[in-house]
Amino acid sequence: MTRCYQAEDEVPFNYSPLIAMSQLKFSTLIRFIFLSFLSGGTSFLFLTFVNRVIGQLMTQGYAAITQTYTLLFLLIVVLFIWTRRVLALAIIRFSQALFWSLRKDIIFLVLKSNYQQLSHRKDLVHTALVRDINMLTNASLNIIQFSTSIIIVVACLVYMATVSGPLFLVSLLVILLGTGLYQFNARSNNAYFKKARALEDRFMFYFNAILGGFKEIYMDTKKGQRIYGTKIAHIAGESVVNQEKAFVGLLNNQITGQTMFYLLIGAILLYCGAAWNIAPTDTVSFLFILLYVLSSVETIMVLLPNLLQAKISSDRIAKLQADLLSEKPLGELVDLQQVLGEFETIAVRDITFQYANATQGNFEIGPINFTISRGDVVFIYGGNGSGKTTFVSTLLGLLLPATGGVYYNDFLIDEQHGQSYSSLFGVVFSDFYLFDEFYGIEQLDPEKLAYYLHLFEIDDKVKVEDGRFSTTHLSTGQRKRLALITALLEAKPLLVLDEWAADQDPYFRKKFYTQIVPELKEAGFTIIAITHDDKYYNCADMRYKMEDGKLVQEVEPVFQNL
Ligand SMILES: Nc1ncnc2c1ncn2[C@@H]1O[C@H](COP(=O)(O)OP(=O)(O)OP(=O)(O)O)[C@@H](O)[C@H]1O
Repeated sequence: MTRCYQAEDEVPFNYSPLIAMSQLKFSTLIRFIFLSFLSGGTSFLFLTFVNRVIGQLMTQGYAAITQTYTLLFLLIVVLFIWTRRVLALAIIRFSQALFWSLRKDIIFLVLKSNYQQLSHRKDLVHTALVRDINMLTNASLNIIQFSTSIIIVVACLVYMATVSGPLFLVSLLVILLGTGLYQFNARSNNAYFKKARALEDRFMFYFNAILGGFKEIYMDTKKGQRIYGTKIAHIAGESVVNQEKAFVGLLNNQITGQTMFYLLIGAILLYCGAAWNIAPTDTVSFLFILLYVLSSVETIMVLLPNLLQAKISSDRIAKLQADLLSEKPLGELVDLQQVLGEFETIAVRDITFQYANATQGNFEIGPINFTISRGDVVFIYGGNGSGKTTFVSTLLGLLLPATGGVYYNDFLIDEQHGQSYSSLFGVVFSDFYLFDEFYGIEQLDPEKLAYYLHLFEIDDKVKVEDGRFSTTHLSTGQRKRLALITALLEAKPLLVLDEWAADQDPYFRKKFYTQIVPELKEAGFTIIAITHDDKYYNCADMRYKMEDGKLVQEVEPVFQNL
């Protein structure tokens, strides 16, 4: 039924995101430049071929078309098919590599960032994973088409210069004017696209609230309607207006560009040729290439909005990456008990902590002094909002104190050892997450597991199959029992429980305080428990009361009938 669980196919967690990204960029860049030239060159070859044949037809008639032209034509078609295939394959591989590389980057950085860094960036991470990466990947599919079009435009311009100098100069003037206008207008469009991205963040925030609070919304549909009516609908309205402005701006740009082109074509066809005495064959050749340029410019115009949005997404991802990296990196994980000796004491000295959140009244705790020794059972109690969880979070290393320090066996824990220190604790938070597998355990002890499942009276409900719980669809109290069993199997020297017994029935609550806690103490666990169960306060070796951010040791023994 149960078996030793080993992570057999585990990939080492040493993926270095920024190096991987730069390698990806560099190796593909050279290849893409080459492919873009090849692809643009093939299209240009086709254009000059057709132009040459038209020229011959106009001067010599159909007799000019020889077998060499047919062979040349077939060669160009084969070259076209080959370059397109190579190009398509390269794009697909690149975009998929980019997509997964970015996803892995972000997950890696999330796993590497500290709690405080991540806790207020969850929505940003979500939007980056759901929207920005897709935006960037889709744009990467277009990038070669985009660069190929640019190469065609440049090659055509050179060709046009050889056909007719004056016509080329006029065209160049119009193209430069059009590009200038486009750049000028693009700035305001860019601002609209940036705003669209910020609106998307807000949308994601409320969307997550709807999913997270769906039960509450189901119970009272007015809640959902209000979120819809006062938040989602407003964001949608603002977004529609904003996107409309952005896309109308782009459309205006496109229409202006196309109109300028049409005016140029009309001027060349109806006026310039005759006025400047240009041979009709040259005018036709010139216009033919110009029309080709127009189609490439249109491709560029169509792709540009996607690329602009992708640029914003790319900036967002880069900022998120930088934000998650910027704060002090977590040190290497080491076994602190090997480095600083077996756990004897943990002491916090003069620590203070303040939430940097003006809207919440800047709640602060401290200065707090607290010591726990091996084998102690410590209870912390106090009113709601008095700061118990905040204090325990600083003790665990989740929140970094503003002043003071945490000492392990009298060694001050510095940032380098922060994560190694945190991993000394097995924790069941009040808002715990129950993983369906034992991710923190390399070798699962089946006997211990069976024993704990029985001790916590849950062996008739849950089995462990292939290293995972047969189900996690249980009551809250039962799920908490499994979370505690997981923490116990991790065999950390310290156990921290935040209102663990709050969801247990009276019978099991009594069993927990009077049988399980002493047994765990006997087994060598050091326990810190936040509790409101005053009936069982005397089950602790020491009690502390938290009051308005100040921790006071309770010296009077508590006598209660159990
Ligand atoms: N993420 C946060 N950002 C800003 N302020 C916070 C945050 N979490 C908690 N607080 C503030 O800290 C105070 C203490 O919260 P804490 O969770 O430590 O209380 P507690 O004693 O554990 O309460 P309870 O018994 O209800 O669990 C709260 O009143 C709240 O104002």
